[in-house]
Amino acid sequence: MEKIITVQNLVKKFGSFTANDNLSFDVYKGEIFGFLGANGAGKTTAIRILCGLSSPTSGNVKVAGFDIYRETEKVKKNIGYMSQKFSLYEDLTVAENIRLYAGIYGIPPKKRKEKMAELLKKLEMENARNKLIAGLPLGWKQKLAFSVAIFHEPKIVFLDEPTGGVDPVTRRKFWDLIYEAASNGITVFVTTHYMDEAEYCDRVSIMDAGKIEALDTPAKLKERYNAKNMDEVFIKIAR
Ligand SMILES: Nc1ncnc2c1ncn2[C@@H]1O[C@H](COP(=O)(O)OP(=O)(O)OP(=O)(O)O)[C@@H](O)[C@H]1O
Repeated sequence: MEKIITVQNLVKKFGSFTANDNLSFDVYKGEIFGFLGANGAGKTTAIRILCGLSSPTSGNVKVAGFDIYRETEKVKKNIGYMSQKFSLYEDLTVAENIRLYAGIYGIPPKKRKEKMAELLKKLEMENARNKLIAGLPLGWKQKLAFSVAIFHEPKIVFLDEPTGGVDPVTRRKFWDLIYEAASNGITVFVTTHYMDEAEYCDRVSIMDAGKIEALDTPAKLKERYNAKNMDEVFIKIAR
């Protein structure tokens, strides 16, 4: 299997505090990789490094074949990023947000129009194209935020708690979009606090206090920890 992310001995310190304590792992092309851990375990810190938004204290990290120290701009071109906190502009309309992201990602104007029409149709948001983001239900915002994060067809999309705060049905629908992206060859790197979502991942890593304590398929983790579900696995690992 082709590796699309390789992390070797990644350390990130904030002063004397170690937020990422010697992380080593690989992510394979097309995989849905779950990055789990309790609050403060160090997930966001690691994701920011993988996206080229922050420098590690030490370690080797390659994303989409590029070194995150030396080829940060190339990394950024090949990835999409969505977090609960940073996504759409609330005071712009749906269409304006799509246009903005298309511009940022350098999609040619001619292709932009066609892709926007396609996207609005797929999300069943054609009638909402001129509505402000602020007035949309959270589930719609999340679907749109995800869609613009992969609008430029990146190799990898990083999702930091993408489904926070929405109901189980909306979350399940959101995961249909994740599966679709993965089936189109986009590698999905996702953090979540919902253990039903951990079950949807191909492989899952579980962090505790800056370290990766376990990394395997949900089925193997359940077997190893003699657990009925991922909730039990998580509780046994993350104290
Ligand atoms: N800029 C910073 N300066 C100092 N400490 C930081 C900084 N950023 C993060 N930390 C600390 O590093 C630790 C890991 O934080 P991080 O946000 O990576 O955790 P997380 O696993 O993403 O948590 P959550 O699930 O709550 O988002 C926390 O203790 C946090 O306080």
